[in-house]
Amino acid sequence: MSLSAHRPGSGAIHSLVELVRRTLNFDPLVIVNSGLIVIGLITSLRSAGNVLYHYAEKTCLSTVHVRAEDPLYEDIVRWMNDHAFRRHNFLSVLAQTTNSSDNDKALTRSPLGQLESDNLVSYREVDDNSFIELKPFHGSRFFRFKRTWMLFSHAASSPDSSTRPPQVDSNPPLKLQCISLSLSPIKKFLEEVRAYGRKVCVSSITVYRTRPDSRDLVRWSSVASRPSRDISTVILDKQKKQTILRDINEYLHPHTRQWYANHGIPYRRGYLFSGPPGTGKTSLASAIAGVFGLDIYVLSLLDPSMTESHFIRLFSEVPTRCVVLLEDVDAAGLNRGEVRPSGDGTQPHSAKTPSSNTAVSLSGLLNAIDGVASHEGRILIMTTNVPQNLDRALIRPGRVDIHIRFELPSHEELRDLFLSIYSDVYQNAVVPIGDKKRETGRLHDLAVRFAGCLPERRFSIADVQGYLLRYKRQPEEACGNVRSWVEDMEYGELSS
Ligand SMILES: Nc1ncnc2c1ncn2[C@@H]1O[C@H](COP(=O)(O)OP(=O)(O)OP(=O)(O)O)[C@@H](O)[C@H]1O
Repeated sequence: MSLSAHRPGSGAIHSLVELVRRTLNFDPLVIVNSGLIVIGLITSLRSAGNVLYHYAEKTCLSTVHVRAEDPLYEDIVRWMNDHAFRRHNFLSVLAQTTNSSDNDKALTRSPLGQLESDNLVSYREVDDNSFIELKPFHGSRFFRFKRTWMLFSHAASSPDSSTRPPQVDSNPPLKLQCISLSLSPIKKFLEEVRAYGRKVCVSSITVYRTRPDSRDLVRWSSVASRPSRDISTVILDKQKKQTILRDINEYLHPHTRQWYANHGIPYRRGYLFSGPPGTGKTSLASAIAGVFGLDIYVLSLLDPSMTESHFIRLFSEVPTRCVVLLEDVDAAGLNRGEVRPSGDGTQPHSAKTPSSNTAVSLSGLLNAIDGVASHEGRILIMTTNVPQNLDRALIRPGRVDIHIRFELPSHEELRDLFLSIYSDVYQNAVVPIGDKKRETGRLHDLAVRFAGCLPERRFSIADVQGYLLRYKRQPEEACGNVRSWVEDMEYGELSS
């Protein structure tokens, strides 16, 4: 019995090889063998390259990693797109639809902008005008910065990135490398990148919110970079506005930081904005961020994915200078009833009660605000609709230094709102200067009449703004119909 194995199909291969040899007059095995040698060579060169790269990385390559949630990340991507990637021709890129505000400006200049609001317009064509950006997204690129060659690497987040597109929602970290025994070339590069980012975004603020990443870890993520809100558009008693602006201005001054250090006081400042919904608490926080050129980090205790340890970590991750907006602190269930004084009576503890809809306890919140991990230099703004429900420990000086009470608007504030909404109605009209003055005077009279038709301290600014938005360009109609709106609102309240 023969022991030689006879593999099925080997006879067919043999006959095929014979056929090719006879008809084409050359041996196909030579090509197959050469191909195998080339593949082997490439594989060994690649693994030799990898070994060399890892060796160089340990000995003479300086490397910096930047996490996706760090503000530097956006700055680097922006800089790379505007400088290093401009001259390259990439074949694999990320396509991104950008709805820039410039586009909207262009729209108002176009014939569409002239149309009366009664005409119906299909926006399919208009949307097509939003421009498409093609951005290099992942991969490694060499670029030159001040005579130093650097390597920018941006891995795709999915493991088999060759077959699946990169997951844009969970950006992996960036890596910057250069041949140097010190980190200073990359440091200089990062400084340049940050300065560039500041120059480009001088009149806009970036809003960061929390978002769970692919591993369910809650992280900061920039949700919008938008033009900052002009503080003059926030309607609030002049004195209150001045008080908070002056206080923050003084706090941010470098001398003040030194003063705090000299006196051994933690360099922190907290503000509480309280008042009914829709009275401008969030609007003022975002306008303050704009005035002082700070980014804004918004935290909500009601975020279902927020745990106490996430909350404390997120607090410690904000940059030194920024506005941290902690919204609706009352809704966290952190009221007096839930607080148990500790043994020494100094540090209160709160238990999570069944009514509490957050995983963050009062002691966790206090810990985040002024624990060792909490950054000095940031501005904390807490907002609440029911300040009387807040625990004393949360609002004691050092945690809340200034309390701004927002109220439902007075006649004067309603008049200011009307003027602010219609300020540009006559400005764009082509009329002689004398007529313009007359129109402005008329607008002022209308504003006074409008405010007089509304009861004081009855509706929120958000309510009244909602009504005025029905008449964006018709101040007369807004004024004429306001009484019936008030009746509807009051009747609605009575019947509900
Ligand atoms: N004082 C105000 N000045 C200018 N606009 C205001 C003011 N109050 C409210 N608005 C407008 O009403 C809307 C809601 O305002 P905002 O979110 O600032 O209110 P809020 O007090 O933070 O409300 P909430 O307590 O519900 O969070 C926004 O569109 C804002 O422009």
